[in-house]
Amino acid sequence: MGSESSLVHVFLVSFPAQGHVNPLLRLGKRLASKGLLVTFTTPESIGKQMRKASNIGDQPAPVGDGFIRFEFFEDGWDEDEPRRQDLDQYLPQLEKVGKVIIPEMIRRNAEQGRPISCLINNPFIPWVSDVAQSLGLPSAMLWVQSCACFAAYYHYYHDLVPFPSETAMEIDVQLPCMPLLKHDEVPSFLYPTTPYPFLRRAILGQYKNLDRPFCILLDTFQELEHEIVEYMSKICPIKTVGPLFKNPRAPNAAVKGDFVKADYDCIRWLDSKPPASVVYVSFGSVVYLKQDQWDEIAYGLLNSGVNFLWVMKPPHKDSGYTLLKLPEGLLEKAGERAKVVEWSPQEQVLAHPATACFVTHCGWNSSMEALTSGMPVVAFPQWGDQVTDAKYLVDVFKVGLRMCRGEAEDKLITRDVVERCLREATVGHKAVEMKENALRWKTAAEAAFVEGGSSDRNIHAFVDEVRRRSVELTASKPAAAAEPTAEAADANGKSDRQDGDSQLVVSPEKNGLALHNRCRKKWRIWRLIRAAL
Ligand SMILES: O=c1cc(-c2ccc(O)cc2)oc2cc(O[C@@H]3O[C@H](CO)[C@@H](O)[C@H](O)[C@H]3O)cc(O)c12
Ligand SMILES: O=c1ccn([C@@H]2O[C@H](COP(=O)(O)OP(=O)(O)O)[C@@H](O)[C@H]2O)c(=O)[nH]1
Repeated sequence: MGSESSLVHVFLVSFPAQGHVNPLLRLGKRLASKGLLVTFTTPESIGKQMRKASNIGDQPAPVGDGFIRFEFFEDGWDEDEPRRQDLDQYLPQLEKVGKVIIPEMIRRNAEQGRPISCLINNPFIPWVSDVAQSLGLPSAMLWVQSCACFAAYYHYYHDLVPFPSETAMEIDVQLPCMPLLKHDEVPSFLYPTTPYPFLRRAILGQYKNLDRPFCILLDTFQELEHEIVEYMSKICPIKTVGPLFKNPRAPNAAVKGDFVKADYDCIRWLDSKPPASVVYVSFGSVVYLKQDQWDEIAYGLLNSGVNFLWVMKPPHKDSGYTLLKLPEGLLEKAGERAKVVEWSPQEQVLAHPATACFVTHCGWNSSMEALTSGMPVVAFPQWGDQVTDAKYLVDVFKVGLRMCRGEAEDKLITRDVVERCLREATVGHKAVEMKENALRWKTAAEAAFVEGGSSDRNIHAFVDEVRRRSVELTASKPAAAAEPTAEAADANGKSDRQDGDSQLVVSPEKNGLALHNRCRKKWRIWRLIRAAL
């Protein structure tokens, strides 16, 4: 392991949502473990929560052969600004501030001897690749949903196949290399009637900039989405690098990105339960159900006789949702059979032998975590990619049962249905079959992330490419990272796309690390001279 300042440095910018931070931070740890210096940044509003909940220190944390460190930035709004919950207002604010502040952070890092070689962002903040381009830096993007959803949005954005529209609401959608999607299995932000047009705009925003990143990383694995990965990789420079939450070189659980402190009592509670006897229930970080649906799930759990661990997080104070309550006396009736927490250490819960199945909203992170843990699911999708993920979990990966089709159906799932699903998922031949399939995916996922597996090779190739571009960058333009161009200072990023490579490629030399280190030395000398002048 080199000293922190001699390593190639990548800068990760995350949209401040739990489902975005988790995969990008996990990617950061994978890259660090391969010997890079990684700086992770997101707005301070979330930084504050992460520091409190997740033990994030001021010093770079060693991960495998490299390091990860954190820098948070002010998004220009007061700490308790309610407009953060309104993406149509918050996204433009983030872009305005970020286009000024990110170049400043990059410049400061260069001045402190940590010049940056690559920027990586996740969806909702596509302007990060404009910033990279204006600084003459390469950029990459981590897509945080499945490859199938990436393909669905791609075909929608480019109008390549018919999607449900106002005049034909209920048409099925046939995308290449994918199963036929019923109208309500298409990512729901694309429905003409979606109540979340702001999420459609946010997610599709990335497609306008899709030619900027030199690589699009996906938290999935080749074997899981084989055909569609193959198909899309002919169109876009995608690389599958998942499951990112597994890091064979550095199982360093100390660096985590939880916004809320995970309650480890539930692991001790699981320890006290027999194998495969507990149903784990969680709807992720954003979905919030209605009280009548909550009551039905509660009675379904109670009446089915299973043990259950239920994540009940309070809603964000500005979300407009009211606190969900459990029916009076339900917990007393359930006694030792029930455990409720505000936030769980989900990776550990899914890996625990006492956990039998997972009632999930089918967010992509939760889906990947379940598949990789060999955990059958009961799908309770609500919106967005969740409805497509549910289709795949149930009909393609065959690890789950469907409890509902999504929020658009507007149907109350009654306690009898809940009870029946839970029984089916935990005992009998269907349960056995789903568990066997889930365990097969666990094995396939392990084969992908271990050293030499498909995802590991892709990470490795990506790191090599970042190193190669870093060498070219340092050789061609030592000042590039330190001095943003006028465009960047202008912070509009309105320059037309130029071929990033033509700016960067000067030296045809391909000799990775040694050359890079020579360049680093040159860079340091150059900095000293500049400081002296
Ligand atoms: O701040 C947010 C607010 C909302 C939201 C706000 C008000 C609503 O009535 C519904 C949703 O959704 C969000 C969705 C987000 O990410 C999206 O969340 C889905 C649900 O898990 C994931 O599946 C996707 O991958 C992911 O992009 C991130 C947010 O910060 C928000
Ligand atoms: O009690 C919980 C609930 C969720 N998660 C984590 O939060 C993330 C949720 O992401 P997902 O894509 O599943 O859903 P979202 O929150 O974006 O809707 C996953 O990594 C989960 O492991 C967790 O650690 N504890």
